[in-house]
Amino acid sequence: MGSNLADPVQQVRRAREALARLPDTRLHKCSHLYRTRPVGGVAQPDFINAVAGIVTGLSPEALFAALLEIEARAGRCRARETRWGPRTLDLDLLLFGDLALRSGDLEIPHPRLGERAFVLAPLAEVAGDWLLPTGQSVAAAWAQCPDRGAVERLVDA
Ligand SMILES: Nc1ncnc2c1ncn2[C@@H]1O[C@H](COP(=O)(O)OP(=O)(O)OP(=O)(O)O)[C@@H](O)[C@H]1O
Ligand SMILES: Nc1nc2c(c(=O)[nH]1)N=C(CO)CN2
Repeated sequence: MGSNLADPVQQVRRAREALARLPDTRLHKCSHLYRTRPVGGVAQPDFINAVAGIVTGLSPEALFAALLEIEARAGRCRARETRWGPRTLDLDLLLFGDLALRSGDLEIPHPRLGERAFVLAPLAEVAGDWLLPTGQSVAAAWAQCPDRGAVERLVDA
């Protein structure tokens, strides 16, 4: 989950609640919230990022459609956006068990998952043992991440 517009902490908290309300789905484990420096070369406010681990009976496609719906309800308008620009709410589907999938507009694991401190820090809390395509665990990738200074864990969020 990521947000850097319109009260980002609240956006992420509300997104977490929306995930918990999805049909046939429960929250398993949530990371802390992190304040993170923007990645991608666009001048914009810091982001709030977090990762939620869920248990769901939904298919990957149905879950992805539900994520897009939650983004839209948060006021996100994809048509007005620039790549790697500011977002009211961005919900990426990082992992789905051990599934590897590439179909149309959905790729799992998320292709840029292992490169990003703003993903690795919260993901290490939820799925530290998960092995990246490189064979390295998420926890190890986070421990060796050159951008550790770009993310700050918020204490009570
Ligand atoms: N696992 C995934 N989770 C989220 N989006 C995905 C995934 N796989 C493919 N996509 C596609 O990526 C496209 C860009 O999504 P989005 O606008 O959220 O990207 P972004 O946040 O700017 O950049 P990034 O994809 O690098 O996080 C979407 O059209 C979406 O269909
Ligand atoms: N730190 C951080 N940077 C970003 C993020 C994000 O969630 N966190 N999302 C982006 C949208 O593509 C672009 N840059």
